[in-house]
Amino acid sequence: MEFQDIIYEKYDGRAKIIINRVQKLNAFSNLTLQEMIKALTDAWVDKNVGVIIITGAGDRAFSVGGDQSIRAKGGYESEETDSLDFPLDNLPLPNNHALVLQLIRTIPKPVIASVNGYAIGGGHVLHVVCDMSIAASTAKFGQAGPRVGSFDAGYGSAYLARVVGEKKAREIWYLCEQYSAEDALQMGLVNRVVPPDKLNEVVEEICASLLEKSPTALAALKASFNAETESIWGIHNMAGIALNLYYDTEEALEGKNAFMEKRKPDFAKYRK
Ligand SMILES: CC(C)(COP(=O)(O)OP(=O)(O)OC[C@H]1O[C@@H](n2cnc3c(N)ncnc32)[C@H](O)[C@@H]1OP(=O)(O)O)[C@@H](O)C(=O)NCCC(=O)NCCSC(=O)c1cc(O)c2ccccc2c1O
Repeated sequence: MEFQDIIYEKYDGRAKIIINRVQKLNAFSNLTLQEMIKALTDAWVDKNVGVIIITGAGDRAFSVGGDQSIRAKGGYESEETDSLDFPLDNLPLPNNHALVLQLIRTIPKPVIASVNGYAIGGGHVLHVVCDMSIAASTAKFGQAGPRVGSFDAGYGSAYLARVVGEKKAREIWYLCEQYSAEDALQMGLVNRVVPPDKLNEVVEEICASLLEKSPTALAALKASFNAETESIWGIHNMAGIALNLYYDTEEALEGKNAFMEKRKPDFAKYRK
């Protein structure tokens, strides 16, 4: 399979998706997400694959979310994706992001986030919905939405609250601060923190352990863990509609423009 924005590898029972936009700290575009959907679907149906790893290229970032440089009034611009032969190429970015999240949750195989640097915004949500997150000690975690004129009022907030608790989830979203890997471990946001040069090795060991286990037992457990939070998919879809409408507003644009112009946003006039 040929991809432009991701590297997709399969070896020894593993499928590995590497988000490969190093120059943008692995921020994703529509194409990146569509390629991830294609790779995740392939990993789902391939009987040789028992575990999936998601990581970022380079040593600075896992992913920093939506690519702000291609965001305009009305949402994210699409690239030409004909070469991908993809039936969903007209979907807006929040819909593609939602499909990636729901695929990660639905695939009846463990999905491991190997967090090698910044996991920010929609990139943070990607690791939150993975079955396990293993972090380099240099990784940084956080949401950015209210700072840059965006929000994930579905899995990114409601499911995050299940993981770290209501108060912490609200703090993470409202204040848009960054958290260290040790902070993340303490709040139950990641499973393990390891030195950066050991990240790959530890993730490989965890994959080896998972591959020794009964795949049907793992699949049933994953479905069971998902069951209680499955209703969040409904609110996630509603939130996607709200986000697409919000991206059409001057308020949302002020957040994006301020980030790109490296200045503080001025949201004062939008208070209600
Ligand atoms: C990630 C940072 C905290 C890093 O800060 P640092 O100071 O280390 O580095 P710089 O700020 O100088 O960044 C280096 C370089 O990278 C560019 N860059 C960083 N982030 C992005 C980005 N998201 N898109 C494009 N480019 C990015 C930056 O401009 C610099 O370029 P230079 O050319 O100047 O060198 C910090 O960069 C940061 O806070 N980044 C913003 C993160 C962000 O806003 N992410 C998007 C949030 S919204 C989102 O992800 C999102 C997507 C969805 O699809 C959703 C779907 C449904 C619901 C919600 C969604 C959602 O919220």
